[in-house]
Amino acid sequence: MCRGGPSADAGGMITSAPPVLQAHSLSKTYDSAQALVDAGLTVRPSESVAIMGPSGSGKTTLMHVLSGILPADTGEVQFSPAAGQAPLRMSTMDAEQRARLRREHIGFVFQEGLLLPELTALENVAVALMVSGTPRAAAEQRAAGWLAALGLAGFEQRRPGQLSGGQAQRVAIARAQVNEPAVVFADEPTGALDSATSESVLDALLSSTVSRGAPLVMVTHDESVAARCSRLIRLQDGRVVHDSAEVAA
Ligand SMILES: Nc1ncnc2c1ncn2[C@@H]1O[C@H](COP(=O)(O)OP(=O)(O)OP(=O)(O)O)[C@@H](O)[C@H]1O
Repeated sequence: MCRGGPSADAGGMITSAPPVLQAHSLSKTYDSAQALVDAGLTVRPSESVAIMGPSGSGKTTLMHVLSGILPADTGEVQFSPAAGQAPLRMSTMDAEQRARLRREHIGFVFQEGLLLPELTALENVAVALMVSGTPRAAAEQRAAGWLAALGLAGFEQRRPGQLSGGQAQRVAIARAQVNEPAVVFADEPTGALDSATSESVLDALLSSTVSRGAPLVMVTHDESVAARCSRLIRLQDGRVVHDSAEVAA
């Protein structure tokens, strides 16, 4: 189901809460490739936004610019880590400030979980808190809570090589959520999984993000994955050519 307009909160209530992300006039050129052209997007709490488009249309670049991995050439991304706080303008931040912002307020899930192979599932999740200064014992306690919430109680001491693809991706989701980031970005999070596993991993990703009020912004090539999101954005040649929220407004 694609719902447009104001986002629905965890209880399905319609809200017009202030945006978490507000981006406008974004452009990005690599050498001669124009990856983004005057792109913009506003993302509100509890939305799940699917970004689709042909290969090379700029999906990954848009996600990287929205999350501060890459600076835009022009335009602005305003990010509100907490309700009521003045938005931060990414164009005013240097690479180190953007990296800190990502560490503290943004979660990522990639197609391949990118877990550290020598660490246990518990350590892989806890490390996301420890890099921001949380002591190990407290970090591991919270990590264990997130693993249990994602159906992985009993798997804490396994290393990634001892987990199935779906279990490893749940660990990656727990790692992305453990510091309760203001927004979660996912790049083809189920792209490497079979369809049944993909469905349950997607359930876990959607419920663990949207139920705590954070938006999920997800790049996908899969229409059935996009159909589970509350909103669909389509890119073509670096431009946003369709936004289901605008169509519905
Ligand atoms: N690091 C880079 N250096 C040069 N060109 C790049 C770089 N990254 C992306 N591009 C180019 O920018 C354009 C957009 O790429 P991007 O990866 O954002 O598209 P995409 O929609 O995510 O593609 P795909 O679905 O294939 O992953 C493409 O023309 C691509 O070749």
